[in-house]
Amino acid sequence: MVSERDILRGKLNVAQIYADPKTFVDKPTLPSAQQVLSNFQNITSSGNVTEGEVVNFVDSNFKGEGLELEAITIPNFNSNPAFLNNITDPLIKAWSQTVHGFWTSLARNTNDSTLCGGADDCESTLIPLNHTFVVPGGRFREQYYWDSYWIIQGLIQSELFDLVNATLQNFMDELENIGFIPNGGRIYYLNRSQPPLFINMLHDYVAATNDTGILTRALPLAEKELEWWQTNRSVSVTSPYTNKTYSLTRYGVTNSAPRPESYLTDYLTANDPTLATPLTEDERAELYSELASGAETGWDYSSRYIRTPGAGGSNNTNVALRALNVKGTLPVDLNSILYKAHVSLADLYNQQTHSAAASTHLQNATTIREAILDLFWDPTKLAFYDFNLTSNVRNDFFTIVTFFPLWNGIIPDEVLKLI
Ligand SMILES: OC[C@H]1O[C@H](O[C@H]2O[C@H](CO)[C@@H](O)[C@H](O)[C@H]2O)[C@H](O)[C@@H](O)[C@@H]1O
Repeated sequence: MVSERDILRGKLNVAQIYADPKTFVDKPTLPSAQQVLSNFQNITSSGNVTEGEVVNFVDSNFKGEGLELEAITIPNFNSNPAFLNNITDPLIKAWSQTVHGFWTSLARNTNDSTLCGGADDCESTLIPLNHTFVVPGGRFREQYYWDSYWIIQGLIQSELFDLVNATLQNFMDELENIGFIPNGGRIYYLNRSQPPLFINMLHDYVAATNDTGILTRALPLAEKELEWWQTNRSVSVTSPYTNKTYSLTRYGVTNSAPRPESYLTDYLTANDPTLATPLTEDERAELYSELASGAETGWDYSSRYIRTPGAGGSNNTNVALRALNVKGTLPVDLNSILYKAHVSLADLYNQQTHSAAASTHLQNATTIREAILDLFWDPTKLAFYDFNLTSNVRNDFFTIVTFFPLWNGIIPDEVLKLI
């Protein structure tokens, strides 16, 4: 059902007041949402609205984007962590020092005093977080799931262990309160997650700090994370190569509308007036689901998920996007990440002398490893490829994902022989 809010968002996006559709959805309302809707009706009821009236309406009914988050000073920031002393090349050292300094402009706290609250209050898309976090920056004002993995690799090198802990605490709060880790810290991301790297972040943090105290809270939540992926994203597949049946994981989001933060781009992909064949309503809904699933992969968007890569050329990428097949693809990277998650979790359980739980996870890892080698590994081309559930064969699109199993410790015999 299309709500009044959807109509308002749609009309304001079509008016293109902001170049980036994310700007508008990141603005909290000034009065209550109900009041905003009624103010909108007042200016649109005559049927004729000028651009100036729309701009005035937005200015007087919405606050600035991003104001609920505040930049913070990182306590005891060490501008010369040990890793810098190991770099001998002066150019690389200067570059690394500069990159290390970026943390000071990317750390954020939720500004509690600006949050919307009770009845008749303003409304916001922000998911408030209790602990400090690091943002990707620019239009990405909030905490993101898989970006945090790469961020944590850097924070560990920079010896900013409290920030790593705080990031993990935020994810644990989300697992506890929401049931999974959403794509990012906005309510419009609540229909999807991102590459499930929480357990690997946790493992890296414990390895770097030996703070095993975190595990009392983290281990049950790590189980919850894996259960979410198993319940919501796993599929059963029988290998055309060995006839064995496995449970593997793919990205797949239930969604039938444009992504609010990319409203106009998604709408135009589905309704492109320059394309000869209009989509039916069901096809549009399915495309919106594929677009959101593509965002869940973290690779929004890559030819590896497109049935006819390159179709439409670079002049009109809508043709290729309409051929997205994310839900029909078993991704090498996702399943390699989950393999490593089981191995890492087993290691953490072993450190806590929970050997039964450790061996369950090692068993799960062994099963995923077998499936990865069966379905994704091409022994003649010596490379890993995604598996296409629609055509029931391995894809032949070579990308960097070929390295994911290797990075995560799955080395095929043919490669071992070459070493
Ligand atoms: O750096 C944050 C993320 O940025 C890209 O994706 C995000 O933007 C999309 C459009 O606004 C949104 O729909 C998606 O859900 C967001 O995650 C990037 O592709 C991601 O890899 C990255 O995590």
